[in-house]
Amino acid sequence: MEHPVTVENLTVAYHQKPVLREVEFSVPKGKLIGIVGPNGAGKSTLIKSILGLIPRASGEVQIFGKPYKQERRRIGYVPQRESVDWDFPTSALDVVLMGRYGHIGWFRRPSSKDKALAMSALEKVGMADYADRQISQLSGGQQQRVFLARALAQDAEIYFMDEPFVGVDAATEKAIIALLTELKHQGKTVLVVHHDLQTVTEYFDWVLLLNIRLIEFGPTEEVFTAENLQKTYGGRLSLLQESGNLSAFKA
Ligand SMILES: Nc1ncnc2c1ncn2[C@@H]1O[C@H](COP(=O)(O)OP(=O)(O)OP(=O)(O)O)[C@@H](O)[C@H]1O
Repeated sequence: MEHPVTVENLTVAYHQKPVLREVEFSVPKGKLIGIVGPNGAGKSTLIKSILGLIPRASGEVQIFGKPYKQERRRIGYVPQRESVDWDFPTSALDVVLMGRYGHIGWFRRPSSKDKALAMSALEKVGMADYADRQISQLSGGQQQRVFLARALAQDAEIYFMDEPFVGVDAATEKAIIALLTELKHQGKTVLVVHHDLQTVTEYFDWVLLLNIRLIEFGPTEEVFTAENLQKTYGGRLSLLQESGNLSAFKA
């Protein structure tokens, strides 16, 4: 089987303190995968280290069996909303066009085809009317949609999304999950950092449970069990149960 992402023995440390330890997994193609674990489990760190945005203490990452640098164009990334400088003076359309630079090169002007692709991506996320608006003047949920449009315009084969549902309303969340499902049906592989345990079984085919170490990785119906959640969240699980975040979960 073809593996879009393979991670071997990955350890990442900040100031000598490991925040990911000996993580190993191999992602199957064409799945929608949830990355789940408590705050500070290393979920964002996992994505950033796969993308080479932060250094690894040890480990190997392969994209379709090759080093990341050779295959980076095949990857789309939607970062956490808080990590982006929204004051940067640029329009929504320009942000989406940045997704095309892997195809057109940084120093060439985007063609009318690139612009049409960018506009159609904005249309898909319901943001075509805001194409000329400065991104600083969009709401949080609208900004999130523009970033999603950028990833769509990139036409990647693997997508990493860091909490795409934070700060969006219920209708937008459903629209985003419908888009991600469409990408999956096109044979693309989508990995999503996700916090709402109630929707995990509904949204994701596979789940990666993480708490510094990889707890489990596999099909949701096999992996998303009470026992594995206990291993992942430890004492915090009872808090989640009390808050109702696990009410939909069948043990
Ligand atoms: N730039 C940094 N410098 C030092 N420590 C960091 C840095 N970024 C993250 N950390 C630490 O690394 C650990 C993992 O952080 P990370 O953001 O990957 O967790 P997460 O699972 O994505 O958390 P959350 O669910 O809260 O977003 C945390 O303990 C965090 O405090």
